[in-house]
Amino acid sequence: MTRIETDICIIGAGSGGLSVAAGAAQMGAKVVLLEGHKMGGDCLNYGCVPSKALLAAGHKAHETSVSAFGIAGHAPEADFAAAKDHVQGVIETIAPVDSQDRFEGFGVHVIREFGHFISEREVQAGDHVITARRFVIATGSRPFVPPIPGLETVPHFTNETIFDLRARPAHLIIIGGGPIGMEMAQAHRRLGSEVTVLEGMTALGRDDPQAAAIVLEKLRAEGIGIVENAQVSQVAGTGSGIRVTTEDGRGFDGSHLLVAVGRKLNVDKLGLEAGNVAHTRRGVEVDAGLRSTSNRRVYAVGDAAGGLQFTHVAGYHAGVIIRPMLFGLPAKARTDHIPWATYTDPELAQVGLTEAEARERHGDRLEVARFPYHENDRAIATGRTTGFVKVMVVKGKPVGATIVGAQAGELIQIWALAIANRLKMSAVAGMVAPYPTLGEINKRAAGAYFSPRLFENPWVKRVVRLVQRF
Ligand SMILES: Cc1cc2nc3c(=O)[nH]c(=O)nc-3n(C[C@H](O)[C@H](O)[C@H](O)COP(=O)(O)OP(=O)(O)OC[C@H]3O[C@@H](n4cnc5c(N)ncnc54)[C@H](O)[C@@H]3O)c2cc1C
Ligand SMILES: NC(=O)c1ccc[n+]([C@@H]2O[C@H](COP(=O)([O-])OP(=O)(O)OC[C@H]3O[C@@H](n4cnc5c(N)ncnc54)[C@H](O)[C@@H]3O)[C@@H](O)[C@H]2O)c1
Repeated sequence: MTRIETDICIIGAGSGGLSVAAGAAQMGAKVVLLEGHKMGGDCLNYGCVPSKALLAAGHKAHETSVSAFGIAGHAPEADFAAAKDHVQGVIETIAPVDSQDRFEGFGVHVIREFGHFISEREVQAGDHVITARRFVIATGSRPFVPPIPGLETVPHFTNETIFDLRARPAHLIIIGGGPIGMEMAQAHRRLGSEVTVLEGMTALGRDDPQAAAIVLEKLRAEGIGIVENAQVSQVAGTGSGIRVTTEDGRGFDGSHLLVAVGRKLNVDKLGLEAGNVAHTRRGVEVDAGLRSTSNRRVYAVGDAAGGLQFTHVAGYHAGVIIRPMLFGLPAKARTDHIPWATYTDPELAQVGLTEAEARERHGDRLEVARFPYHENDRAIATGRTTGFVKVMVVKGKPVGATIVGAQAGELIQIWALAIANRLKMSAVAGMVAPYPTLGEINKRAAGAYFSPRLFENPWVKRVVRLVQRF
């Protein structure tokens, strides 16, 4: 057994752990980084990166098939295995950024073993016992596979295996209509599969319903079957495929099955009892600074911290904990300014409060400013007129924004900036945006907030009439 003493021991080399390691080591801390599986974690290997790469292949197929602007579309010859080569190629291109070599170059001691606490200040990983001043739990999550009768005997995919499938599924049934289910549904449909999504409640149910409805309408128009209120209660193999049955007795037949019903946090095999780290099924119990409430040497970041499950959140968490760990400065994690996007076509993006949340929290003080894509000149010129932006405003400041439409994930960023820095609507309205860009949609939404104040205000008219006399 080798004993190692270090300043910081990070468990997990995914989005969160790597961000902590890179920052801490480059600022002079001694860092040990444990990774039991693949460097880069979920995002690089089974999550964001492969899903966006597969969506890009689907997008190309779709664009090829559409007739527009005087250019005739034609049926694409989609080579499914080649699309998967593209997915692997993208992973391999990005992988060096997350690699053991790169982190060793920063001076990080990388150990390729799973770690678990053996005491409040010791973690064991293979033959190593690491004693550290501080520990960071960055162990992420894995697909939750629910105990649906039959599922244990019927072959099925999760996000950890679907990207290895090289033969196009004839009919993919997806259990779960969250972001994973919807992104994978559109990618597969556009690459030539029949797709049925079975959602127990409401598809894209965490998002604004008006915005989600626009995405669902487009997906259905592309031929994806989306069945809501369809809680799957049984799965069985048929001679040639699978049959999925819902609680109300409806049956759905397909050739392949993808389970996308949420995540299970990787905290169960961490020896958290031995480490005196309080936790629940929802993650490590942390205070506002992401520090364990029971063992003050321990921090948690990313999915393991039990909040929003996004790569940029894991990266943000890393920045939050580096302040106290390296400089002894206080820091608190905010959630009100965190954006997210679902990369279907059209994209769906949110930051801060949805309209319903803002109404509940702020009541009559809430004003909602809107602007539709179909009044934006660039959207008209490029045929991307579906969608809208709406901004939830309280006392002149945005508290949330929803965008559905082309490049919503890019367009939401200005509202993320505004909310993070508590800017007023006037900051966005006063910005000069290049013409013609989709980004003008945001400026026009801010303008829509001020329009009634300027154009329907009798005082403004009186002042203008008065000034005109001189
Ligand atoms: C299909 C899919 C698509 C997604 N798309 C997006 C997207 O577009 N945008 C976005 O922001 N987010 C997306 N996400 C979410 C994103 O991938 C996660 O939120 C993010 O990866 C979380 O980072 P993390 O560092 O907490 O965990 P992870 O990236 O999961 O990393 C945890 C690492 O810890 C390792 N580990 C676990 N236990 C131990 C142990 N005991 N010892 C040592 N190592 C251990 C694991 O092997 C893993 O490498 C997607 C997720 C999925 C599944
Ligand atoms: N673009 C992105 O940023 C992106 C993309 C994919 C995933 N993610 C992250 O990964 C997380 C997990 O995504 P997800 O889609 O797996 O989970 P999710 O929890 O968002 O959605 C799962 C859906 O499955 C449904 N469900 C559960 N059990 C069911 C059953 N038996 N039958 C039918 N439906 C059932 C739920 O009602 C829910 O709507 C997301 O919350 C998100 O944080 C992000």
